[in-house]
Amino acid sequence: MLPRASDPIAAIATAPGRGAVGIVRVSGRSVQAVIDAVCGKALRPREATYLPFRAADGAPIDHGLAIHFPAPHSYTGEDVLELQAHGGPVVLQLLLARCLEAGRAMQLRVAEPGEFTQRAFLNDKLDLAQAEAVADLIDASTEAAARSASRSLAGEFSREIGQLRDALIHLRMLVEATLDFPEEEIDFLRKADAQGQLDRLQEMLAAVLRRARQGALLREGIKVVIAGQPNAGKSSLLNALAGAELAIVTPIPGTTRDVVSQTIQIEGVPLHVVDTAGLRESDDPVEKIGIERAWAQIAGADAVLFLHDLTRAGDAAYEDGDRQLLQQLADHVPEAVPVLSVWNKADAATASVQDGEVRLSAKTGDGLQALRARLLELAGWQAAPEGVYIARERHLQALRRVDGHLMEAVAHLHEGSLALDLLAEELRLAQNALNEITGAFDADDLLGVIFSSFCIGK
Ligand SMILES: Nc1nc2c(c(=O)[nH]1)N(C=O)[C@@H](CNc1ccc(C(=O)N[C@@H](CCC(=O)O)C(=O)O)cc1)CN2
Ligand SMILES: Nc1nc2c(ncn2[C@@H]2O[C@H](COP(=O)(O)OP(=O)(O)OP(=O)(O)O)[C@@H](O)[C@H]2O)c(=O)[nH]1
Ligand SMILES: [Mg+2]
Repeated sequence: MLPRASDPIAAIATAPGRGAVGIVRVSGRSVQAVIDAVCGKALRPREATYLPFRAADGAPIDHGLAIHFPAPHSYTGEDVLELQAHGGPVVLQLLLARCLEAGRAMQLRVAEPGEFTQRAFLNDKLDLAQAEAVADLIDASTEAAARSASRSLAGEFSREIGQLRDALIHLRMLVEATLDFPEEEIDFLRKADAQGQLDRLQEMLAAVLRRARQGALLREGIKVVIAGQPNAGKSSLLNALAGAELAIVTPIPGTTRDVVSQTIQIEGVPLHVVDTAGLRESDDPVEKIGIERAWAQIAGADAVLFLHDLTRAGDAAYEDGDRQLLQQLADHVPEAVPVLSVWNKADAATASVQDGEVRLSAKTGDGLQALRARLLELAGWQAAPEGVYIARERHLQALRRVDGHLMEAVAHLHEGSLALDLLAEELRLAQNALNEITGAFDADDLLGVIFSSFCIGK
């Protein structure tokens, strides 16, 4: 549970550590007492004033800019005071402590993570999808992810959800009205083209779901695990994809023991690439642990790159090892997870590979571009011409539930008059699922989960 949403809160709003400027923010019903004590003079609304921030004994803690955002015209919708000081951790701690002291009479306390944004949500400055976009913008790991988070924050995702909701409400009103005139209901629905309205709703939903899926991909990325026999060049491939010498490469089979991972991006899609120990029977206790870890990584992969050494193609013992590994992989990898065969060391061999397999050289970089394209394809990325907005798994689940209810609704419509109340109920459930996305409902537990994952002071 989140703490009470009415007491005044304060926090350091800028990242921990040293910076040119650091900000302490206070939000509550009135921040006047803190202004009087710390700034020592009246502040003009929404105007930066340079002044000394005073300790209780009048000595300056720092000189900086103070801004008062009188309620409701602030980030949180409450009365907000912002103190922009020099960005040292000790200065900011002193300043925060001074604000808490000055606000003791009104029980000013340190904010929980996400609490400023939670208030913005509670005071209707942002809806839930926008509030989540604030965190996603801060956490974005690529430019494309940041741009799409910014679009969600500006309300583009919410607007499309709103359009779906409007169309749904229109249809619901029609169905509810029909329920009151049982004798003519079917005719009535036919004339109003209920079927056509449902079709259009499903089309709109499919388009939103497509874009949201792309957005979720930009947010989460996918985990790609490189696996294979020792010495195939797994570590070399990780290094080539990352463009840095991250993992140790030697001609000795069994070099890698620890899991080495790096997030790279392809067209803005984050890919978490994981290099693992070569898979083989081993008596070496250290290598055995490495191999166990490799299997654990493989089990959690979104895609597996099964790496082979092309210079050993045709070598019966080697190919036998690969065949056995492929079987083991099938036991560890869920069916939906793609396993892509990649043949490495193409610079040192002439053999060709089968359709659907990738031939490359980690050493020269030949074929890497084709691998990147295949990885994007495996991730399900479609370079979307229209603006993608950031979305979360939570949103996708809600949209899929809407889809399920609409499919039920179509079935009930075909069943005719007996099923009209069931049709009405499915439409109501579909609307509830949509409302969960923008937070037009009150489920405290869900809100707690969402806001508690924010950083402090946000
Ligand atoms: N210094 C500073 N920079 C910041 C923030 C902040 O809190 N402080 N923000 C915090 O995350 C973001 C900006 N978000 C903000 C959102 C709304 C308002 C605001 O004053 N809204 C009023 C007036 C709107 C208007 O004039 O159009 C309102 O909504 O009524 C301020 C900041 C990023 N940069
Ligand atoms: N000619 C050629 N040699 C390569 C290529 N990629 C890797 N090698 C060589 O193959 C050997 C093994 O490379 P690694 O990247 O350490 O192989 P690995 O699969 O990580 O090996 P383990 O960690 O032992 O499982 C090294 O001597 C590399 O220089 C390539 O594309 N071409
Ligand atoms: Mg290695």
